[in-house]
Amino acid sequence: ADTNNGTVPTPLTNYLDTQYFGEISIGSPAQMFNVVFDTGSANLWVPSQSCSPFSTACFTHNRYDASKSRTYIENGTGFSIQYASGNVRGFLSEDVVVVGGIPVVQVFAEATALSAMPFIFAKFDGVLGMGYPNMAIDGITPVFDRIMSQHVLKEEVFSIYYSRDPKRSPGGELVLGGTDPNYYTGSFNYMNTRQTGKWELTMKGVSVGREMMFCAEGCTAVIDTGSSYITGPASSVSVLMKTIGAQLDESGYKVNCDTVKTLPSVTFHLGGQEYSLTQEDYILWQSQIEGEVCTVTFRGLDVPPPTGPIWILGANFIARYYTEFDRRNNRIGFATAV
Ligand SMILES: CC(C)(C)OC(=O)N[C@@H]1CNC[C@H](C(=O)N(Cc2cccc(Cl)c2Cl)C2CC2)C1
Repeated sequence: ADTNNGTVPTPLTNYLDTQYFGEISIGSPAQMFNVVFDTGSANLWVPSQSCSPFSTACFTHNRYDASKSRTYIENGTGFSIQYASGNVRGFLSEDVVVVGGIPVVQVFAEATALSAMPFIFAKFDGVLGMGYPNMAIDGITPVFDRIMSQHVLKEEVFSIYYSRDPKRSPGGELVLGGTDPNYYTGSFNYMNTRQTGKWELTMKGVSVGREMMFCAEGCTAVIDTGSSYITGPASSVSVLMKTIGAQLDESGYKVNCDTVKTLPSVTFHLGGQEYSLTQEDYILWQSQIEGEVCTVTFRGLDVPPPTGPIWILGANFIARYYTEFDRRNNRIGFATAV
């Protein structure tokens, strides 16, 4: 597809407001994969045809078959990612990857072992990291950097829209090279990234209702399109949960659904602006067999210094605030999503 005026939209699927993924192809003829466009990482990996049949998570997803691609280039270097929630192991290969109609020759990882947790819950096949090159494992040039060096984009930016309503189509949209005015209103507020090389900002505080409760001395906020929720230091999140009367059970914090409408807003103070999430934005309301279950989409996560302590603003934040990631100016822009 020709890049209309240098911007390229890719529709995303919204799975239960917790996983947003879009389609790419690898190889010739094209082998299709659903990937999360993840600003919290910088590598591309997909399950491999040669993954062990015992790896259930691999088996239940689309797998790349090098022997079926005439543009495959062998590499074979080892690859492994240790996530907080699981791990991926495999080897590197090279082939033509097409994102939003733009082809790049890309080094990526074929996953031969995917930990059952959490990947058996993944509706997507793999991950396409949209982070900076210095985050890339094995020093591989990331996909977006390869696209930028083709000079086909109007601007060296990409933007993400995540829908809040699973019934709404598309479930989201990635735009390479610009933004999509159909999905935001008003103007963008921009902030420079805290340090070049990571999609993270300096946050000035987190308030609950009208009370500044956390990060008053300043802290780091990572804008992570690959995380479902918002995470903060475990101690802060547990105080926040106590404040809103949430109980922690094995699958996260829950509140009584009929208290939802009384819950306070949670506000993130970024770059002189206040980004509030109402209970609509941070409560996942599910009708289950045992009745209505209301999950609070915050999680405690302690990231050790020097990286931490950090707050990670994930999908539920991005669904409210349309986000532009600007590689040219090393800044992030937010506008109110519609
Ligand atoms: C240090 C380094 C390894 C680079 O850190 C990262 O890569 N950090 C990644 C940062 N972004 C979120 C990534 C993540 O948690 N998942 C798992 C996941 C997320 C939501 C829902 C599901 Cl089902 C799953 Cl499996 C990948 C899918 C993106 C980890």
